[in-house]
Amino acid sequence: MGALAEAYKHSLLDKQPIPLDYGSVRTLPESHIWLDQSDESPYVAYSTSPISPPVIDLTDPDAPRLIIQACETWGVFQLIGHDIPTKLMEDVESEAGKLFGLPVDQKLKALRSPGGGAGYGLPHISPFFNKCMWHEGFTIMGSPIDHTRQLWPQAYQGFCETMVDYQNQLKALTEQLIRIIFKSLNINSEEVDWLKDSQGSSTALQLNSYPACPDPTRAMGLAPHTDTSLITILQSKTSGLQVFKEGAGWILVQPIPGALIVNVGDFLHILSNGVFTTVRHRVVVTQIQRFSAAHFYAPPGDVIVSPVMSKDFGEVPRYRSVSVKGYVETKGKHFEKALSLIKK
Ligand SMILES: C=C1C[C@]23C[C@H]1CC[C@H]2[C@@]12CCC[C@@](C)(C(=O)O1)[C@H]2[C@@H]3C(=O)O
Ligand SMILES: O=C(O)CCC(=O)C(=O)O
Ligand SMILES: [Fe+2]
Repeated sequence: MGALAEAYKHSLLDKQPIPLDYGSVRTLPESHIWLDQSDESPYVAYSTSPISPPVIDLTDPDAPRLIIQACETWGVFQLIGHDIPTKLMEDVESEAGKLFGLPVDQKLKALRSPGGGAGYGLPHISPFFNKCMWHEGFTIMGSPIDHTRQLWPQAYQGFCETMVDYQNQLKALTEQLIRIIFKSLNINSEEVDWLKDSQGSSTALQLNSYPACPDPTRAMGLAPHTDTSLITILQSKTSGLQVFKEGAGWILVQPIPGALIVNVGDFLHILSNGVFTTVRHRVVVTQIQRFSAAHFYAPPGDVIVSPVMSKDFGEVPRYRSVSVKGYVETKGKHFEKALSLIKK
């Protein structure tokens, strides 16, 4: 759990709206219509894009080099050859489906409390936008038991076992990727206490549901953002995620069956002195419901993140050193401006 539990705690609490009863809505309400604002229009890139983020096989001996290259050029890649069992990935999706399939009043029993990190609700970044997203989410930080029990008195055990297993396995996979990446940054993983004993690291598992939408071209599934993480690992069987690529615009990511989508978050961007891209991304919706599960990983709250200095990453720091806790707080207050606020 850790520092991420504090994310967006200070964002305008009283403006946090509650998810709609999507099943009963036949036309898109005014509150959910996102005006076509130039490149912010969700539908510029509905179709398959001519270019797409790289696909990397973790068992390829060349994987480390390809990962570094992808972190620089795209900030996102699809990972195959990982050892997360297909069955577990499928179970996560079907358990998420069961949760979001519950009647609304039941889901509202697990509503995130104002300023709370975990539970059911709209995206944490909602207060920064004047329109609502076509979305419902369930955030797990630490043990999911308390919230799940409120929501599902009889059948929470299977859900919890699946999610805890997935959290543990994704945490281990994230740490494997961090070790690979740290090598290229000339950081000796053996000397990084929080990686050796990852107890204090902050993780969160975010289950996302984008309900079937009656008017997809005017709705927004998840507004553009960068992740408040070192690394995020996402699974989804279907497309909807778009990543912003400088010079190319919004690119739709077409998920490869069994692959995980890995993206660089703000902390890795800072650590790499801005060389690795913290990729801006958003989600478009369709007439079919879509699920995804995102696993966020950040160092413990009191860790100081400073840009590494080297020939490859630059000899002048582009960012000030920040504590994980401090940056999470800045992001929660200033959202998209957070990175520029810590620029040197
Ligand atoms: C650990 C995290 C990271 C959070 C906040 C907190 C829990 C849930 C994450 C998300 C998930 C949905 C998009 C996002 C932008 C949101 O609204 O909530 C993410 C945010 C971030 O990456 O900043
Ligand atoms: O649903 C997706 O594909 C992306 C979700 C996402 O960006 C997030 O949870 O931070
Ligand atoms: Fe994200």
